Amino acid sequence: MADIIIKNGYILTMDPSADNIKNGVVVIEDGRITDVCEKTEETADTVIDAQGSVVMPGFVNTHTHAGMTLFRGYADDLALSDWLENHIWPAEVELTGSDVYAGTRLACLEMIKSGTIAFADMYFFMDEVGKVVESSGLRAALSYGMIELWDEEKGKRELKEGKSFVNEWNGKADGRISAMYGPHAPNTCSKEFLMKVREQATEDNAKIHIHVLETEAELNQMKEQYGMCSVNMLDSIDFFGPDVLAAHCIWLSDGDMDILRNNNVNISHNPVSNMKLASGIAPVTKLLDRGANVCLGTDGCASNNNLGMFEEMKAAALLQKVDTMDPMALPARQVLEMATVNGAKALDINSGMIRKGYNADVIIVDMNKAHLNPLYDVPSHLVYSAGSSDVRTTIVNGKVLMDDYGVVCMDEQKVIDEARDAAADLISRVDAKK
Ligand SMILES: C[C@H]1O[C@@H](n2cnc3c(O)ncnc32)[C@H](O)[C@@H]1O
Ligand SMILES: [Zn+2]
Repeated sequence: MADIIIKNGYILTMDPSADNIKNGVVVIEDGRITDVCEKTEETADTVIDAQGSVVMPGFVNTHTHAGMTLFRGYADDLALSDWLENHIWPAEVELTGSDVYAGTRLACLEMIKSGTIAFADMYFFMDEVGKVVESSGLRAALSYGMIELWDEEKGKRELKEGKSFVNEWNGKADGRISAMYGPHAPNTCSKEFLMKVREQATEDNAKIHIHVLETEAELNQMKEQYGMCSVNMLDSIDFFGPDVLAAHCIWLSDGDMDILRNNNVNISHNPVSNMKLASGIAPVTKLLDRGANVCLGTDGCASNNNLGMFEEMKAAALLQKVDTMDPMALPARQVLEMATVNGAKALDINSGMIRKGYNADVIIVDMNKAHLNPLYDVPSHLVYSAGSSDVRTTIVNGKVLMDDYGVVCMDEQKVIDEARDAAADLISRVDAKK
């Protein structure tokens, strides 16, 4: 007997080797998809009727700072350097572990409700983040954000903290959690520090999550400091590889794109944050045309201001069209791949497709809504018309985390109340320091 059978749904497999099924069945056992077919004789403990819905792989949010939900709407409409240096960093000085715990719980709740099954996080108090991920049921690639600022002693402390997090958390929660090294960016960490991080990550067989060329200011700073851009500097120290997840990658030359592609670097595109902070437009279509693995991320809630991947997909598609002045650029199907298949590849998880043997990381999207009818093309609706609140059911590792709009893995109201209280307390401490 199987654990879960999902029947009567439109199965959007995202599997290049398998067709979608108009009225199909997905069978789940021991956390894995064991069958994807038109009909089954199998029985299961739980049978989900997905009539009028799309059954698809859940989203992979490849760049966020989950605990920053506490700063949602805190410092809007500012340029990145002003936003970060004069507002966010001074506020983050006041953060406690319990703040990050409350903020990350709120983030996980929001992600479960909006169909995200895995996320890559870079933040502080990462043990608290690990605990939240473990209890939430989600998957995550977590990294402690190391900001060295050319201070050798600080660098040693940061690397020690990053390493102890990797050693403690990599592979935890039955493999749902992987731990990465998180050097913040090439303009906040020295070349020498980044070399040490690269060496340590290789030694520990851990991946690396880093911001790269998010702003023109970073590009200029790097040129002044090293006579080359971030990508060339990182390449000169053999930093890149398929184990690197580089967020943003906006200010790239053609040569930089070749370097990223040739080194199989995973690129997390964050269009909403990039538009909000006016950081620029990443050359996504050029990267994809070169065969680079480009996935999608929301960035933190202080620069987005939510964690919804539907909105991110639509923004990605529209932004490339207007940037290239080509309405055919980044079509719906390709954006869906970025949000599912490519994200799973970046985090090295066996998810992102509805395929036999893959992780049972599945969402059910309710299409019986005014804004989703009539329905000619499923990818089109998912990218251009659907929203976070259309997700009915979220399943991760074969466990139902949200069942027909009801979150079952946490007390929704309690999570909201505790995050609101933590945020109010945090901001009053921040204000008292002003
Ligand atoms: C981990 C640190 O990273 C900071 N952060 C959040 N969003 C961004 C961004 O878009 N670019 C650079 N740094 C960012 C976060 O506040 C933490 O300090
Ligand atoms: Zn970021």
